[in-house]
Amino acid sequence: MSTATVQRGLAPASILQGGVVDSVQRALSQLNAKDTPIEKYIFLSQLRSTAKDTFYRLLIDNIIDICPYVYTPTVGAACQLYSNIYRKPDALYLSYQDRGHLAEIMSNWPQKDIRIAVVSDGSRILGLGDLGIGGCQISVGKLTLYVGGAGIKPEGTLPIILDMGTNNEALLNDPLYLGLKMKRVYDDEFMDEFYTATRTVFKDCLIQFEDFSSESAFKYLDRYRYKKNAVISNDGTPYGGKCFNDDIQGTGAVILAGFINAVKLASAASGRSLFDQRIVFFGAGSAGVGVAMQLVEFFTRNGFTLEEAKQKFYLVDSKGLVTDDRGDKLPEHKKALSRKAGGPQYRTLEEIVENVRPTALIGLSTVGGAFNEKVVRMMAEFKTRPIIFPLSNPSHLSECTFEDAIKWTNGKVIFASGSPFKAVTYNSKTYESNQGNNFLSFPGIGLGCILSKANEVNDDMIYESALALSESLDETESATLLYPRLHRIRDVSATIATRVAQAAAKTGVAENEKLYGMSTEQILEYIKSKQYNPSPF
Ligand SMILES: NC(=O)C1=CN([C@@H]2O[C@H](COP(=O)(O)OP(=O)(O)OC[C@H]3O[C@@H](n4cnc5c(N)ncnc54)[C@H](O)[C@@H]3O)[C@@H](O)[C@H]2O)C=CC1
Ligand SMILES: CC(=O)C(=O)O
Ligand SMILES: [Mg+2]
Repeated sequence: MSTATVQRGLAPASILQGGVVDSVQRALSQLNAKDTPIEKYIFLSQLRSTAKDTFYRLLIDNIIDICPYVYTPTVGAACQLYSNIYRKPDALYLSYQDRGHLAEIMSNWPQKDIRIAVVSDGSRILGLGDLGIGGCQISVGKLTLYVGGAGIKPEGTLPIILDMGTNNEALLNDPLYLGLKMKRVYDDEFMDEFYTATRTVFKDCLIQFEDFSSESAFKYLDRYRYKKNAVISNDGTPYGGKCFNDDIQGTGAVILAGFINAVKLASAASGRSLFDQRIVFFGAGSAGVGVAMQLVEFFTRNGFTLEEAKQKFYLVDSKGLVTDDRGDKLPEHKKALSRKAGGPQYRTLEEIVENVRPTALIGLSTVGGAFNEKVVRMMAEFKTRPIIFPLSNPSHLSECTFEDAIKWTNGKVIFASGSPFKAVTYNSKTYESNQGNNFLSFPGIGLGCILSKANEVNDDMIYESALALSESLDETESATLLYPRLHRIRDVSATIATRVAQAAAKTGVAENEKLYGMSTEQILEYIKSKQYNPSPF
């Protein structure tokens, strides 16, 4: 009996005989028929779980249009509504009540050859705060982009949510909330158990930490990132390395890439150089400090001493300019870039912009609209081409919109936002926006780590990923944009992955012996040959 005969009755004949075009076009038309972003999100989630090749073909071929429905801004609403829109599990759920048994539970997961896990504890989801286990949709969304944007095989990805309770009162009082109804616990032993269990059960797995509240984000990155700091598991095996924090390092890389290109554009207009930069960071959490530290590294690798580099940075948090003598106890992550005692104690952003006259204003504050008309107009008054990056997510928390930034600067702004904004036409000229989001960097970082079998994700690898991204613009992009257009993300991710793999080899952390004798072109070709390329039906 032929295969076609066997399959008869399982689907209409046109599907059995049909090609890629049919299933993808049908899915696209169904998607377009959904009215609201959250309905589109639900539709796409179901498509991913029932017809994965169709879903990923659809995503890859329409990434600019579909990304906002699987990622920011819609994923934010999906995390908030998770317990209401829940259909079936799509992430590994590890509860605090299951401590002592995490490895056993992980071994129940049907896929065994996991290469990348994205884990969140739900404590700081985008700029939306503590969303408890709703945060699992962030892990799912990031991995969807790993598959669509880097070509990692879906079977090798694992979204994880750690349920350590929640401090979100609305969730605790919601009868539909699916997570543990208890106040959040902060427990290093539980995290150690999670980390060692993952290392034990999924030996080749890279762990990406995502959307942990700042103190935990810095603490656990520091605790697990290096092999030399290894945690000792119950059987005495040291497990360290093979992890990175996306909000600190992925964001650092993507914004460094955008900053390098922004300074080029600004310098072409004003003649100012790196030397003239003064950068205000509005928001000093994991993302703000992560990006600032990555930029500091750029300055120190380009001829500045650490002290000279630090002088260029002004961190601002909810209490104003971060200084050594402000009168409050600074958390560890703010200390490195806190301004020295004896200087001015500015409280408001207006005051800071007026007095510092920054070349660049970077928002990672979660405060929508904070870059108001007065602030943005001042930036344009002081600088020929002000660099303004409102990077908070999702869209309604962006520190300003693209349209306002263009209008208030008369088109002079060099702009990047965390969530997408459409092109704007102003005074008969159309301006294309830039999305400065770590989704341009983490897929390439992860792919490079996986294929080089890196046992650590070190600073050189992250730094090289930023340079690779900044150099990846083609001639149609580099005159006006800061980043490559999104439809090229798979190629760009392969290029980033190549540089990451080379940095891993150079620093001796790549365990894939093959890489050591290969040229750049050969590594790129090898990486591209490994990319998942879905062909439904
Ligand atoms: N574009 C991108 O790729 C990324 C964007 N983000 C976004 O960045 C934002 C911040 O993330 P985290 O740093 O992890 O959060 P966080 O909560 O650790 O930090 C927020 C910071 O903003 C400050 N802040 C809050 N209200 C303020 C106010 N009224 N005035 C001045 N400062 C204020 C806080 O003091 C804190 O320093 C989130 O919206 C997140 O979605 C985060 C990672 C990547
Ligand atoms: C993009 C991202 O990682 C965030 O907003 O947290
Ligand atoms: Mg994040």
